[in-house]
Amino acid sequence: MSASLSESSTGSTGAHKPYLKRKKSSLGETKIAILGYEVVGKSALSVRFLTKRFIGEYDHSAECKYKHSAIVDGENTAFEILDTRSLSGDCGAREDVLRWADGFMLVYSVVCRKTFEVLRDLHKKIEEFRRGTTVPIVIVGNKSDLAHMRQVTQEEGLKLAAELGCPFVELSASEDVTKVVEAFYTLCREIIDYKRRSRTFLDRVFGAFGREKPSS
Ligand SMILES: Nc1nc2c(ncn2[C@@H]2O[C@H](COP(=O)(O)OP(=O)(O)OP(=O)(O)O)[C@@H](O)[C@H]2O)c(=O)[nH]1
Repeated sequence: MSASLSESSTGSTGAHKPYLKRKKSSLGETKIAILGYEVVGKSALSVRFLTKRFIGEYDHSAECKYKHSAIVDGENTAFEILDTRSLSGDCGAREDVLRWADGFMLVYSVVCRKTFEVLRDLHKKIEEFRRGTTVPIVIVGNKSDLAHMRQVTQEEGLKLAAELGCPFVELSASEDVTKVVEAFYTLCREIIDYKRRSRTFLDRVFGAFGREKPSS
């Protein structure tokens, strides 16, 4: 398993210019954007997955893109992970991000109800942008270690995820690396399934036209 933190490209800190190009990824490549309100733990989750460490404080001024490779279900998988920065409550959902990613991790903090409440609109924005297609998404409730400050119950998280048709993981980036890995792998599996289904569909629709007729 290897992680590269060197490729942390950043958009400008102020107004973000679109800098992410949509390039179709292969089955073994997985492009994940981490979206969510300010301070929910987006950076903590990415860094925990990449390095297995919880650092505590992160640079909030920059958006970072990381590369990482791991074996998921026996297959070598190249992850690209975009740790977005939420500006003016946009949860990092800029157009270039929505176009670029294969799948999205929608993160809220269980100690802040507002961060949970924005997720329904965020989900709608993604689906509308991707023209009503089912986009691979995982919902993550972070900071479960802060039980005494909890404002969102696990049942509420499960209910929202069921309503939106997404897998759900509640975890603590600071205390549970296994669940953090599980959340990323779950999204990776959703993305691979989605790509396989799209290919099968395209094969059915266009396959016959693409094939040469056998010569008689
Ligand atoms: N107790 C606890 N604190 C956490 C956890 N995850 C993140 N934090 C803390 O929450 C704060 C925000 O974490 P970040 O990872 O910077 O959050 P972010 O969503 O990337 O923040 P922005 O980039 O500003 O939107 C930091 O002080 C982290 O140490 C967690 O699981 N438990």
